[in-house]
Amino acid sequence: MKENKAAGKSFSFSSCRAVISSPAHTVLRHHLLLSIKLKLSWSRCYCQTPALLQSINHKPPHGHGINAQDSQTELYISSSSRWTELNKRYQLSAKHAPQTRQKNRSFGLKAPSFVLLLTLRISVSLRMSASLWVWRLLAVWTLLAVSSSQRNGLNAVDFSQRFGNALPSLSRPANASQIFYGVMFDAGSTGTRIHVYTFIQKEPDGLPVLDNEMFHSMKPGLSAYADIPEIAGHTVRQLLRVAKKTVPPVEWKRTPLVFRATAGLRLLSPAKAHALLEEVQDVFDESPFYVPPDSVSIMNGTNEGILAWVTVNFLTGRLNRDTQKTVGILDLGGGSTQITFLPKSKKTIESAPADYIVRFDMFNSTHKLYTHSYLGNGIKAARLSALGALGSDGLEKKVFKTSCLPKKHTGEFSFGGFSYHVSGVTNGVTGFKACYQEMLKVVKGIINQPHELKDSSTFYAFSYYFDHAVEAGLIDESRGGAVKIRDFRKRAKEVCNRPSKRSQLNPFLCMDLTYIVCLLKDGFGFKESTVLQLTKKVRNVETSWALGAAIYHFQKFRIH
Ligand SMILES: Nc1nc2c(ncn2[C@@H]2O[C@H](COP(=O)(O)OP(=O)(O)O)[C@@H](O)[C@H]2O)c(=O)[nH]1
Repeated sequence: MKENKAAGKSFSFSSCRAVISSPAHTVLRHHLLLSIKLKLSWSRCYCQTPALLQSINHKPPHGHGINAQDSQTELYISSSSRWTELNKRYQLSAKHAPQTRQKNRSFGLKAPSFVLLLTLRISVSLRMSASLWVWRLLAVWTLLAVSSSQRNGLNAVDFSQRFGNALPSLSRPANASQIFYGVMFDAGSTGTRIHVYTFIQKEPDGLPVLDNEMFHSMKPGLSAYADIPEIAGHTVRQLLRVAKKTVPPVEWKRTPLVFRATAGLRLLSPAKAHALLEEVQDVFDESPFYVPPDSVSIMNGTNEGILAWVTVNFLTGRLNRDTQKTVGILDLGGGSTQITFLPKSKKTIESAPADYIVRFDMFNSTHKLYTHSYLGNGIKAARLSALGALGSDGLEKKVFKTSCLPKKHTGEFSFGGFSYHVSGVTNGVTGFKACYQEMLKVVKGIINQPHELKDSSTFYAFSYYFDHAVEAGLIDESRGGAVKIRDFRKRAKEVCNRPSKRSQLNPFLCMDLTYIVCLLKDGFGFKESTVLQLTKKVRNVETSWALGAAIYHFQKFRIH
């Protein structure tokens, strides 16, 4: 009891949100068995894990070089070896690890847990019968959890509510389920990322529950190594360390590694792209994981758009049989941009180019999705296009001028392994209007306008839409938020016409914000009043096509 008391002093409820997310019996088991039968000191270490994991999920700052020591990975490794240490110390079986990693979620049930702990303390101090208290606590917990989850609305992650019987609930103990892992590499034009997913499958035919995601990224993208492909292998090998630390060794042989490249490699010559893919394949082949056929490839733009749509609708609990309630997605990468949504009007389907309407089979029914990926319309490729530098290898001394940069600005801009000299127009017109005309050339006649976007519709926007909204001060990085296209326009105008400290930090901010407005309004044809949900993570999981690709891999939904 002495030890419990000492531990209790430093016990923090806020750092224990993870435990709170557990279902009643798991909480009871942890609090009773761990806090009393084991040691509260173990429970303290356990409660620190979510905070560690949260910091690991935080993306590294820009500009990581290939030789830069990857601090995020190091942090992860240290938290993971802490696991190993804890496992050894308390002889916890391997099944505890995934259970505990699941705890990096915040389910928002703070009050019930507080009462639970308080009651537990009282019970322990009054030396009451444990089994009697288990039943009493269960009743208290159930009442409070119900009211709390109602208060918290979507914060409570129980996908089964939304998937009906097709999806097992997290509220059963993890050890009664089949836990499996999937490793997805996203080789984008501006960076390479690894996503290590932990899933729980309880019913053979149901969709799995996503239990946890480990994420890490490295910059620049692999296309920067087009002439030194060995470095691509080195990058992937580095990132694989995250998978080795996350997936228990006993699971390696059946955990698939999948690598998908997007615009960066699509824009390279086939020979250069092939050399990079071969390096990656070699690293995969020498790894201890399962390497399925076709595990390393360039993904087509259609799948990129649809799988991002799957991710967002899965994470927001909308991927159920009533697909009419799904939301559309807008993804803005460095090299390409994607739009995907479920059309509600026949006119949209009839007036769209034939290859923009794609059939998607899920739950034994076929849905028609509008989707397209515009290669060369990512934000960095659009800069090059507007500057007239697309296709130039950047080695020349040529200076590319634009009215979107401050008049006296001279500098360099790098993309895809090339550097370009850029400057403002010293004697010409600068500012929002002039810049808008330049950016218009990048979208006019290129972007198709789906008929129904003129009416209001819900779209989630991420990647550079999110990053630039943060940079422009339109949203908070940790919370994201809803922004009208009009707000983007107003801020673009301010940044372009009244250069401030913000534009000194990023001289391209005027150009990028103007491009976003231009793409949304004159490109896709959205009204200025359209509200976009800007998001980077949903329930602590990255919003990108990668989760959709993992689900697709396991479920074999059909895209045709
Ligand atoms: N947070 C987060 N951002 C991502 C992820 N994947 C891509 N991005 C963002 O997407 C943008 C560039 O995407 P990228 O894949 O390089 O471009 P693409 O090759 O043209 O699709 C950057 O803003 C990235 O930070 C992800 O998994 N998580």
